[in-house]
Amino acid sequence: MPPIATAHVPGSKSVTARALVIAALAPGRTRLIEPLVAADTLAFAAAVRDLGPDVVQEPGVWTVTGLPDGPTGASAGPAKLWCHDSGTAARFLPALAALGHGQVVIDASEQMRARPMAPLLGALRDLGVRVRAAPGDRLPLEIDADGIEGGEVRLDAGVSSQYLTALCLVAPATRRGLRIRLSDVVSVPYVRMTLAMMRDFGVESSWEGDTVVIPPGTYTPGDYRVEADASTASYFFAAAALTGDTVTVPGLGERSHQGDLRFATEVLASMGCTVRVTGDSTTVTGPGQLRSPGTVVMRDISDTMMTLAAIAPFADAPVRIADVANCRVKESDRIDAMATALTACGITVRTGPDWIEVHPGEPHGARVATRADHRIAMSLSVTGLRTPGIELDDPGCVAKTFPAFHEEFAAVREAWAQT
Ligand SMILES: O=C(O)C1=C[C@@H](OP(=O)(O)O)[C@@H](O)[C@H](O)C1
Ligand SMILES: C=C(OP(=O)(O)O)C(=O)O
Repeated sequence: MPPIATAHVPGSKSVTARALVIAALAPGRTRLIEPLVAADTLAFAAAVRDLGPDVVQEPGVWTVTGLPDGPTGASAGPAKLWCHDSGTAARFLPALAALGHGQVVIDASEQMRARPMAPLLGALRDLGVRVRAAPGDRLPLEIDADGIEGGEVRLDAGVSSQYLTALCLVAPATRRGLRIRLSDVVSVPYVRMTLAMMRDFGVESSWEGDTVVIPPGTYTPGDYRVEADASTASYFFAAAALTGDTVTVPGLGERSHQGDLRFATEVLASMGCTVRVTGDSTTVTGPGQLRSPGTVVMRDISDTMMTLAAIAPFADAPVRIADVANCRVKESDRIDAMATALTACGITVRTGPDWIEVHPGEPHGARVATRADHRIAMSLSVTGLRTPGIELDDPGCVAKTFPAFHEEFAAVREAWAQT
């Protein structure tokens, strides 16, 4: 029996963010059970509160009281919203703010100010929303909110699905609903998550071909349990894959809305791991020797590109990760960040505009640059399991989505050592 550890992974960032927007628009009280408490979602919750809805944060439960005058009453007033480093906040909040009335200023960290917003702002303008933004249509921005009439709008979500999710979440609260015509879209499972969560709160939609249709409607408030974060879980699953041990993540099971669970069920399984998903948990056991999966197309699950790159040196042949162009415009240029860090550890890495190829090798220790990107830090921590001397320049950047990451990672290692 291989050593077994349980990893306590916090709530999904993406589910928490969507639930906050939905709850803000649902007339009445919504309780989010086990939401993610981390820099991104704390900033998000504070911004929602700044727009009017009440958000009370207690351990394990956030209670949101939606706007009493219903979904069209997101009364903004002169408000200043701060998104910190969060793409979900920076993309979802302009749409939410536009439903209200009055002036709203939205800003974020330097890192987030550098990330693209233009397709979303263009779509909002096409819908009649008055938005002024910094050069290049970046943050900070200013909205003169006066509700959204709705109707048909075109959108290019080829750089980020978050633009599409933003429009979908607010669509029921527009006067005519939205018919969104897509020219491109990435990270499709995140859009499926959005529509599934909208259905969980009583709003139906349709997505056929290039067109998403959402009629006007009202979200039903209620209690909502936030599942464990599948992207965060990927570091613990990858750790088991490297050590040959077993890890179970509770709160992440077969009813998950998160596409990133496919990192375990498809990618790690194809590398020789044993993966078991039950009603409410996922368990991964690593093999003796990791097999290369060859080329993996990660367009749908690109937040786990770095997790795969981090364990790729230990596979039995090169690993090529394809169709991940938008990884270059996230918290960092993630293709370059992983290539630079692994190269510093003596691994051969090749890259292209939308791909990265990692060759087998025995990495050596080095001080590596996280580029203030939580996922680079967490991924390289996994490499460090088999590589003494990997030192992160900024271990604290994990606070974006998992402030206690290093403690939990150490606890899992300890559990394995003791069994
Ligand atoms: O909608 C969401 O919650 C997210 C969508 C994805 O972004 P892109 O659509 O920009 O790839 C993902 O990378 C991000 O961490 C969360
Ligand atoms: C890209 C990410 O986050 P966001 O876009 O929400 O900042 C992430 O968490 O990897």
